[in-house]
Amino acid sequence: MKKYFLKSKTLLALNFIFITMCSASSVILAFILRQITDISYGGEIDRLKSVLYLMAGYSVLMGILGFIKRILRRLFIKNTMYNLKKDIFNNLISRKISSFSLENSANYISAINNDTGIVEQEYFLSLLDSFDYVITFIIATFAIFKLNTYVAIAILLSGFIPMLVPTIFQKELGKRKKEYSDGIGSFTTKIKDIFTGFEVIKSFNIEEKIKEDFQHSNESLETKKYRSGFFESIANTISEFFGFVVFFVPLGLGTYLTLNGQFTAGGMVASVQLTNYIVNPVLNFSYILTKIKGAKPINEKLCNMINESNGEEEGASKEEFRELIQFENISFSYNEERKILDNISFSINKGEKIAIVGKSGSGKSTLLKLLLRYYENYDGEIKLDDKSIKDISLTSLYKLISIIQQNVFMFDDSIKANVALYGDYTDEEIDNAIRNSGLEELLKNLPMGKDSSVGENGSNLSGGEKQRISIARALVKNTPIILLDEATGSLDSKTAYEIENSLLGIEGLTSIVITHKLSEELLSKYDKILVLDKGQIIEMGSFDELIDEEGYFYSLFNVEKAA
Ligand SMILES: Nc1ncnc2c1ncn2[C@@H]1O[C@H](COP(=O)(O)OP(=O)(O)OP(=O)(O)O)[C@@H](O)[C@H]1O
Repeated sequence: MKKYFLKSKTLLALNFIFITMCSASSVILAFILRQITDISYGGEIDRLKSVLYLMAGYSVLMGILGFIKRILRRLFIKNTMYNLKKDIFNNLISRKISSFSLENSANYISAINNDTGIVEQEYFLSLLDSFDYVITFIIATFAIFKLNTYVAIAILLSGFIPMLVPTIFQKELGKRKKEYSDGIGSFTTKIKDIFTGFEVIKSFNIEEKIKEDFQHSNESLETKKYRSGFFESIANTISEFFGFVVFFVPLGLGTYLTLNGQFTAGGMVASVQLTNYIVNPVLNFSYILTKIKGAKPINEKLCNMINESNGEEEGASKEEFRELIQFENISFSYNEERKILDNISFSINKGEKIAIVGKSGSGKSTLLKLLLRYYENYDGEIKLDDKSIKDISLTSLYKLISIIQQNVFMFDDSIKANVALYGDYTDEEIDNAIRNSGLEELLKNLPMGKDSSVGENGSNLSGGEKQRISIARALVKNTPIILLDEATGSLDSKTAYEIENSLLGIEGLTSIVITHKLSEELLSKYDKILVLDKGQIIEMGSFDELIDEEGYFYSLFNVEKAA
């Protein structure tokens, strides 16, 4: 985290300069007080006027310096927080899908919103404050030595006790802060789930249960916050107590010296003022040290997030797909419990159209996910033209392969933007994709056509319309390989047929299509049908071959036909 503190060097240096100027100016106040007191004790009325002018000038100077110091502090924090959030976000957005999905996305939201807020308050601002305190302490110490050596030594000796407090409480406080930060993560996850599932909650009448659930999380988070604050309060109270002790030691000694005639009344007043500038920084410094040390686990959490390798640039680039996709003896499990794919081998020539069929849960989608490198911990090898996909960078892999899925995420933007996905396409390319995905009918009924908004996550569109947008996205990308995962599931039979049929008609396009609709007309157009059961390919061949075999596919097909 230090790296971010030191990044805006010029602003940091300016902050240090103005902090030093403000601290030095504050200490001067003690000497003005000494002068005023001595004038009043000495009855020197003619010197009063010049001291009054001095005080007026001093007030104006302090006002100006204080203002500049505050603005510089805000500018510094603005730059530092911008850099920190940018790095966290950049790492998250460039992660591989497999590594991103390891955590709930609400935890990422919480890290960017809440954890950075904690780091801003407890680390960056505290570091600036600690510099302020150290400088004030040094200048005031120097000044009090000038006034009286005994008083100075007494303050310094007793002044370091409160500094021990943070060391005692650091570990416990850090633990509780981390607990609180993790709590915010779970709380954000809960709220996100509730609002995402709003319709289900309403239609299944489970509001009361959800309210109870929410209150439970709410209470648990507030308790964690209280516990973290409670420990902080104990640490602060102990620091404060020692602060008073420290304050009274030199005060007593100063009075004693004044009574013995070894100190002037003005010197006494000045030393009381200077004691403030020594005791308060020591007190605040110990308090701030507690905060800085307490923020350590959160700093580490964010640094780990930033430094985690996202693997994005692993692998070489591959510009084109020339001839073959090969799955060689692929076995895979999401976890130790169950094998999802079991020794799968097949190949697809460029331009071929492959259909994958099989019962729900047989591993069809998983097969496509492996081709997209969502997971890499499989046995066997998947190759694109003799090159293992693990050796191809994700950026170039996704320039060669696009996927159309059943669940489509929509950005709250126009239809056009959702099709182009911020890519650089001509209007003609976008219009072609819109036509081939069957979106034209929808656009005719919208006054703003393709510039109409789709709403939050496509709330203005039907399930089928969202699927057509997803198909248009893949078409406009114009990759040589397209994967369809149940992509026409929510379309009416006619539209589904038309879209699948038009994809099958694209010359040279290699497509792998997972389908549940066993339509003879469509399936007979595929070069090959893969039949999956319990993670294994149990049959493979053209539609006619599989029907002639009268095996598993034949019975699946007949069940569907009878339905
Ligand atoms: N992320 C995951 N973690 C653990 N298990 C998973 C995960 N994703 C899928 N599975 C399991 O792997 C098995 C195969 O899932 P997959 O989605 O590949 O099946 P499918 O044949 O595409 O099913 P469907 O036709 O219902 O979409 C299922 O039993 C599923 O529960």
